[in-house]
Amino acid sequence: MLPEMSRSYRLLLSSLGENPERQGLLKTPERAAKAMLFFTKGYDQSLEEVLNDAIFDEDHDEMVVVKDIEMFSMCEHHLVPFYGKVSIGYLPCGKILGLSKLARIVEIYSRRLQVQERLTKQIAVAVTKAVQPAGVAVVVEGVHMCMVMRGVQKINSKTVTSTMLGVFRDDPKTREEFLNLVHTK
Ligand SMILES: Nc1nc2c(ncn2[C@@H]2O[C@H](COP(=O)(O)OP(=O)(O)OP(=O)(O)O)[C@@H](O)[C@H]2O)c(=O)[nH]1
Ligand SMILES: [Zn+2]
Repeated sequence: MLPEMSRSYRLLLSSLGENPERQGLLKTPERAAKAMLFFTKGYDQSLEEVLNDAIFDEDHDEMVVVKDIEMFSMCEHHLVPFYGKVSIGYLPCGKILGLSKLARIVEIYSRRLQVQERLTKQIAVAVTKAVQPAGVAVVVEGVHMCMVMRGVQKINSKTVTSTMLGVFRDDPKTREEFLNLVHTK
């Protein structure tokens, strides 16, 4: 993939009117291709391999929340970054997940071309698949460079999306508890 992508970036440099042969740009196509492959490395990861069996039987039926997980993704409409933070809560039902795996799930789905709504849902569905909890809640707060550096140029705008599944959808008290935990500093 790297050689083909490098050739594309070389063409892009020429299209910009740049000289891809000048010293500073000689290695840029390959560097840019490597960077793009890093930004989209989630395509090569599967939920199963990332979970690595870090699922434990545990009789814990209180909410688990990991909040403010940093996220960097790529807007599929403009191929520019959006970034922010993700908070995940779930109510275990006999099984708990290794804590780092919640952040790894964020990596799988953020490191690819995305829209924030789909990212939010995919994270929630993955946690459901992993531990079949009584419910999952995901809140994503994102800054979209396509709205900051170009387009409407609203530098302070933030986009908030959420997915609530199971008890978080059905029971307002559970949802409220999660949102309170997410919003306390
Ligand atoms: N729903 C959603 N929209 C997004 C996301 N990222 C970017 N967009 C929007 O995708 C839309 C694409 O709209 P178009 O009118 O086709 O493209 P555009 O002319 O570049 O739009 P502007 O950004 O308004 O200049 C824009 O409204 C973007 O704000 C996202 O994660 N979710
Ligand atoms: Zn965009």
